[in-house]
Amino acid sequence: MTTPEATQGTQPVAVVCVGMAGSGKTTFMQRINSYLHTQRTPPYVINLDPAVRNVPFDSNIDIRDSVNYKEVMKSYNLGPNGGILTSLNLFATKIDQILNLLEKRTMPDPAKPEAKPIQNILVDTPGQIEVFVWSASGAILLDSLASTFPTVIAYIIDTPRTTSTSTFMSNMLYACSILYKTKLPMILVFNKTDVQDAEFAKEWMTDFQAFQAALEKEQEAGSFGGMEGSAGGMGGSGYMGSLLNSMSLMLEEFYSHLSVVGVSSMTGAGIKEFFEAVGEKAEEFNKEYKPELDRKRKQREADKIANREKELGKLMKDMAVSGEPSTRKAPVAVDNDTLSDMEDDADDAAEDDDEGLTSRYKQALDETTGHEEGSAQDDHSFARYIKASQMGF
Ligand SMILES: Nc1nc2c(ncn2[C@@H]2O[C@H](COP(=O)(O)OP(=O)(O)OP(=O)(O)O)[C@@H](O)[C@H]2O)c(=O)[nH]1
Ligand SMILES: [Mg+2]
Repeated sequence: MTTPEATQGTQPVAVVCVGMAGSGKTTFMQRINSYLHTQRTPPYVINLDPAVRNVPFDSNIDIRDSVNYKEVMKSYNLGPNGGILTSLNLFATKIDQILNLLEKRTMPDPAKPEAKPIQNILVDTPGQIEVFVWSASGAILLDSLASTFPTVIAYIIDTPRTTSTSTFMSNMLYACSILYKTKLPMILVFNKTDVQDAEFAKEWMTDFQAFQAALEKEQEAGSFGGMEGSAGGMGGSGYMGSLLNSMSLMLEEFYSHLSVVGVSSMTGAGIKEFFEAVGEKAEEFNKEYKPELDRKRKQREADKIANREKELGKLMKDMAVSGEPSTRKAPVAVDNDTLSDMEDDADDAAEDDDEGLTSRYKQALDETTGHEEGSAQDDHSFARYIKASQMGF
């Protein structure tokens, strides 16, 4: 088996902890942070939960240092979730600075050859999972991280609360939707194994019969609606059981792409296995996800250029700049010098004007759409938007 250092080499891996409220993300972060310290590979730690009171670990970047969540709620007249979302939006405006910092910290420092560069970046997220996973700023933060480092999602699950087939299935579907949304490699972390062993979950994920048996048992105990259809060869009139059966078949494909580990953030059990999984997923990221991310980024860039050309064409057509001189000149504000130049040599000037105007529009469109690559461009325009809306805050 490999160690975190051996598998990750010099390229740092970003581990983003997401999970339902109270699943143990922060405690897990504390545990993996202290584990890495004992391995003498201290991580770079980022807290993105603006509403947390006490962070039980030293964080290098804390959203609470730059955004005051309570003030945001007051100033914008928001509820708790809106407050978290807005705080995250405001924080996303600083993503460039954060990436710069991260890049600096993860590069070997020639002035200090004895200092090891950072090998792991750990990110804690707000308890309201949807605020992070489904928001524009969450996507920007994740995209930016993933465009710079191999990035792995650690989906933390409250194991003792996932022992019934229905809560288990809900949790799996949620994890599946996050995988679909983030398109990043994912590790399912069954936490709190000191209270409830995670073997049942591993079995349900690998053995369809075992899940069916559990369903049947719950049905018999009266904790579930009846079973219908032939899925389990059982009778009954309810549709829930048959729905769960079909979903578990559908999820088989999803399960095959996941790493699963059982951990206890309390006792530290399973943390070594977690980092082995991180190593595997980081390799997978570089092999499978990165080329896809690069391809998409290039495609976006190409689309943007094509779109710009199209818009430019439309604009020129609308303004009829390449049509008759009389209709062409009307909507364009020109000064007297330009006018007299045009009078000197009408034909030449018409051509020059067309070109000059085209290049001016091109430039204007460039300025509005930006020159930056891929999602970085979105970050900048988003940052400008946030900054503008932040004025006076
Ligand atoms: N027994 C046990 N309790 C745990 C474990 N991990 C976390 N807890 C407890 O679960 C509760 C929630 O833990 P947090 O780490 O605050 O969970 P969180 O996901 O960060 O919560 P939010 O940020 O509010 O969503 C706390 O009372 C922890 O002590 C574990 O491995 N075993
Ligand atoms: Mg937390």
